[in-house]
Amino acid sequence: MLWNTAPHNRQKLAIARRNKLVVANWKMYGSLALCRETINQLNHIIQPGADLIISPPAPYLSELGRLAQKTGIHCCGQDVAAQQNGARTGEWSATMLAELGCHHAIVGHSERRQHHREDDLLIAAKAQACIDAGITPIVCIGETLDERNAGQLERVLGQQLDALLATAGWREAIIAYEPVWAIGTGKVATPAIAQAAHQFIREYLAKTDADAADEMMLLYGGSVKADNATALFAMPDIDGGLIGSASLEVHSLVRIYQAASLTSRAAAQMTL
Ligand SMILES: O=C(CO)COP(=O)(O)O
Repeated sequence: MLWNTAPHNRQKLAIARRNKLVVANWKMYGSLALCRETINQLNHIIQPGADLIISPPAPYLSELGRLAQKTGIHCCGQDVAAQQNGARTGEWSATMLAELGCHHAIVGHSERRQHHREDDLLIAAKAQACIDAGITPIVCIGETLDERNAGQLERVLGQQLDALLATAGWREAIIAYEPVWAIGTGKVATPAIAQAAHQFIREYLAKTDADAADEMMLLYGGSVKADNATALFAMPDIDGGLIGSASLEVHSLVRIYQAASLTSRAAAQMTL
């Protein structure tokens, strides 16, 4: 059972090597009613090969974790402090998330980078704090439209990755590629554009450790919807999605999870 895993007793989610993964990032939306509805609608459709993680606002984590017990659905923090405790009003630590049964925390979301001025070094410290507490950081990286248009995509992603690569535990991370121009805009990256960025990320990591790069999960985020999820998840270096607004509509989240499940099965058949 994954709920109430002792923080220092590292027990990773049973995600097989590069299964598909859907992470629902509710941002500062949702309610206790949405926690109940989401678990009720999704708990019967979870299948091997595709995992589902819900990241509600922190006040709902405890209740969501309780509702999700034994369903195969897992909960996740939207952020975490770089320290395990301290006089830091308004923050919470990875140790605390682990105590609640969370196995993951999102770090470095572009909204944290923008509104809270989080930089690559702080984000790397948060990622390492997660790993130290036995949970997996989902580290968000991505370029702005100006950076992309100026031909800076690879420089920006490389710089963001360098900070993570400097941590002892980077191989334990999940990376979410979220182009800032696609977040909340309805302007999804085409599967080809997203795949090219994911391939760049995997090849960049492979320069340090090819085996680790091959195994790491890379998620795409930015205007993923039910009708574009299958094409994105079918790309060879896209291992799933980090879903914002569409994850607040339960029927959309169901369809996005089904897209992950379908593409995971298709990929498994191709490797047989
Ligand atoms: O920021 C995101 C997920 O973390 C993406 O948000 P949207 O899916 O609403 O574009």
